[in-house]
Amino acid sequence: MAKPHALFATVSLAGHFFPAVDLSAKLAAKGFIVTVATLDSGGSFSPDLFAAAAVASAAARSQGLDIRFQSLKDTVNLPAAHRSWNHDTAINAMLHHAFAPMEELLQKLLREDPPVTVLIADTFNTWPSAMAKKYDLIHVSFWTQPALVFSLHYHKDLLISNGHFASPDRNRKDTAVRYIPGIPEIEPHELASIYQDKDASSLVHQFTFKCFDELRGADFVLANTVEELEAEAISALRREMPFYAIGPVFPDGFTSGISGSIAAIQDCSHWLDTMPAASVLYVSFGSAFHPGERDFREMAHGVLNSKVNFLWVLRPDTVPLPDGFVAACQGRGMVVPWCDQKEVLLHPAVGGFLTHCGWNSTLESVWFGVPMLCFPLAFDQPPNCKLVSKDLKIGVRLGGSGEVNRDEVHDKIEGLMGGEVGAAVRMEMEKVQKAARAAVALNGSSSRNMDKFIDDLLKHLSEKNIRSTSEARCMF
Ligand SMILES: O=c1ccn([C@@H]2O[C@H](COP(=O)(O)OP(=O)(O)O[C@H]3O[C@H](CO)[C@@H](O)[C@H](O)[C@H]3O)[C@@H](O)[C@H]2O)c(=O)[nH]1
Repeated sequence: MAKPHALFATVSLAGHFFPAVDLSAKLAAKGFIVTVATLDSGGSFSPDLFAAAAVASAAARSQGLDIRFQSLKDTVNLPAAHRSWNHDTAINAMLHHAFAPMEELLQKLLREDPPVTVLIADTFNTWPSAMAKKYDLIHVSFWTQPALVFSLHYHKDLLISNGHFASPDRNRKDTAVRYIPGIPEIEPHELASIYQDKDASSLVHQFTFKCFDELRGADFVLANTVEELEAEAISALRREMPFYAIGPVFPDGFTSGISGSIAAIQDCSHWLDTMPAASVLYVSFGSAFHPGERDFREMAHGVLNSKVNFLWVLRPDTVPLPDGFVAACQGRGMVVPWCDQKEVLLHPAVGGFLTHCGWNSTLESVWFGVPMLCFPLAFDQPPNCKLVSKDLKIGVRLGGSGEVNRDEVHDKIEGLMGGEVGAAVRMEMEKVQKAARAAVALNGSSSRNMDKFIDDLLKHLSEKNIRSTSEARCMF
């Protein structure tokens, strides 16, 4: 059989693009040709992902891996500084304008030798099942968040029928959700943010529901999560569909290459080298969201009032830090527009991570054993925070009781970086870190799931091949 060729349709956000590239590297190492493509829908600060990806592609080729990158035309053309303020524009592009350019690329790839036979698509795409059916491709859906969040979306009808979402009066906020298979209990304020809205008809609702309609047509689901971190949720999903937990997908180090090639990057290693061990709080809210102005100000004052050193990623598209902040942090703080996050988390000077709980940041924190101070902003971040702070106990939630204030920020930073709370969190973090590293080692759960997925996919491909050859024979 010729090398299998997969078209991997991702999303132009660092939090989706990076894991897609890492997974592509793993598939290429198993003998696949992978063409990674995305529509630049303009929702993220890092618009130069593809320029950076070209660097990774060259590195891949030098290692004998066949990964090709295709940037599809930018339908929104937003300047970088406005991107994370325009989520609706980005979602609208993905909802209504993605099929045609992706189909055009697919038609081209179908004429190549070997042609594309597998369509891997980030679950947050609204067209893959229809496209796979039209061109007789195997459809693999790639999920970049925890199984917990997948289950919430998959069982949205249960949230509706139990009055926790889209209720005619108001959503139930008084009782915990206890009926989602594999999820013992989750409070209403810990649901994905779209299920906390009263209005279920916004663009983001339409988009998410359409994505999950498409998901139901997938042949396989690959998830960037770890069985040992969410065993019950994953086994409940496995009863419903071929669901493979294969995370974290990054250990090969491909995304470090990409993140390190982004134009706005700033090297922090020299500064970190001058700091004592575990003394630095790393502050970053990912690539697509930022806290509101008031919360940002309170966090900045809380950080300044604490005694810790800090490294703060202030993307150019976010609200500014308070006046005088940069001057006040001389000697103990550094503010950068973007950094190579994995390199930072790996550095022994870093002892805590103030994060929005984006799933990649969470997995990276686990991988490098850095305790988290959680300030979830939107989408999957509230349930991710629940998983981190309540279930796994590897982080502490900030602002859980409503608005965040500087005293809470100060107290929780000091507790996490130096106090008893921090000691308890570090103990749990060590166990979770070990489990995540073991999962991707030889014979670990994620390695076995990846091998099983490849076997199942190749079997599927060869059965399809035999079927189409015999159908072709019958026609003559
Ligand atoms: O200065 C920086 C800041 C971030 N990163 C990297 O960028 C990625 C950010 O990903 P993530 O932490 O998941 O945050 P978002 O970019 O916000 O990701 C989006 O996608 C994720 C996966 O679906 C979701 O969990 C988030 O809620 C959603 O906002 C990570 O790999 C970071 O290492 C850098 O390399 N340098």
